[in-house]
Amino acid sequence: MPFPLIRQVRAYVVRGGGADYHDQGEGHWIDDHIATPMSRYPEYRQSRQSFGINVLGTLVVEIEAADGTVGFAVTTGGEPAAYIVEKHLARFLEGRDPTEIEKIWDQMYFSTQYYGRKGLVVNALSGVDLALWDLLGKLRGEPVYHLLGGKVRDELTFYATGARPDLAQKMGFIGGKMPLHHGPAEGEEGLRKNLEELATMRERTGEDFWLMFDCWMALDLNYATKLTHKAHEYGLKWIEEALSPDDYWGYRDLKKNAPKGMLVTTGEHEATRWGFRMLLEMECCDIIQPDVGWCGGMTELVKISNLADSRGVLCIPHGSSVYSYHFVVTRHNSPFAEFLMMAPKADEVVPMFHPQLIGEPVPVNGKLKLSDAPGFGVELNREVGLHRPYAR
Ligand SMILES: C[C@H](O)[C@H](O)[C@@H](O)[C@@H](O)C(=O)O
Ligand SMILES: [Mg+2]
Repeated sequence: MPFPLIRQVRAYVVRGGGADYHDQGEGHWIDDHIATPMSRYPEYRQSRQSFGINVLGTLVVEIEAADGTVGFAVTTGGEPAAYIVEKHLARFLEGRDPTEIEKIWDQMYFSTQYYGRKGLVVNALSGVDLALWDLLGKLRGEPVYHLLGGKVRDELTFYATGARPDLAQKMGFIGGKMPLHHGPAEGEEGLRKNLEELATMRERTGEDFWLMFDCWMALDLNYATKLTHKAHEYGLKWIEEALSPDDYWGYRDLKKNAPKGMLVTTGEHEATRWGFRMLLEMECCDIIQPDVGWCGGMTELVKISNLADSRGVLCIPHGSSVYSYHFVVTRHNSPFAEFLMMAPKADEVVPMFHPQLIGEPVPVNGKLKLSDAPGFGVELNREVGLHRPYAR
């Protein structure tokens, strides 16, 4: 039986948490002196919001079929992404068959290639692609993980990202990824403070709990190499996104020079099969971490993950709530998932994209069994103040 054609694509913007999870209030761990490439400017060192990490806001994409069924997704992108969706991408979906996911992706990507390829444009494209997968799941009455080939394990296992790995351990997570607080501009004193924080958490969590540093692109090769060797003493499991996403050569050398047994990871700000091919063929990392809301959507994440699988590299998507969970549960080379602790003190489990997703599942004791609800299994909270700036 043919599926109803796509009637309309709508793009909304929302402020305050949600998919733009850096858009938080005062006193949140996620905006407390975290090292970034901007940390070399003292005025931008304390707060990432001071240099605009939350400037975009959340993009909500809705795709409505002729029979009234609506698929939706959320990602980071805000008003400029809404413009791209309504003014450029919508033309490749409206009036089309929702099963033409590959052709629609190809037309969205190559029609924007002259100004896109990565970043905001591919965030917008990813949001449309995820909404299309949600619509298709709802039309078929199946969860997205069925459309991806089905579960390879009964439940998901999570590590937690946040300022309190010691509390994450008590909540049942398999590991804790800590934000790095001091970059090269703070010299040896900053390096010492970084290591002191790691030593404290190692002391509190014992020998076997995974501890990782997330460096959010803040370091240079020399500092990152030194940090890996000094952190090795405390059993650091991986060093994440130490360098600029464009410094493939630096990652190649960091991976070569890091202590044996320590993993080098990156990819959350990389996009498309071509970007990840570069990371893989230059042997930049041991784990790739694409964000499904930023790398090209589910259609592209499948291609990216297969490249990694062919080289024995794990694909552990950057935390993106249900959008990554439905993927991870279907892939052997994604044996665990990331959960971002969005409670301001990282002391309790709260939904990642709150308040935008109704029914958003969260790990219990570090584990999660996905329901078989259609699509991504969540509904849009229409009370969050949806604004459609480019309504047609
Ligand atoms: C904790 C990190 O600084 C980022 O805020 C986080 O979003 C990302 O890098 C992650 O891997 O979760
Ligand atoms: Mg990261």
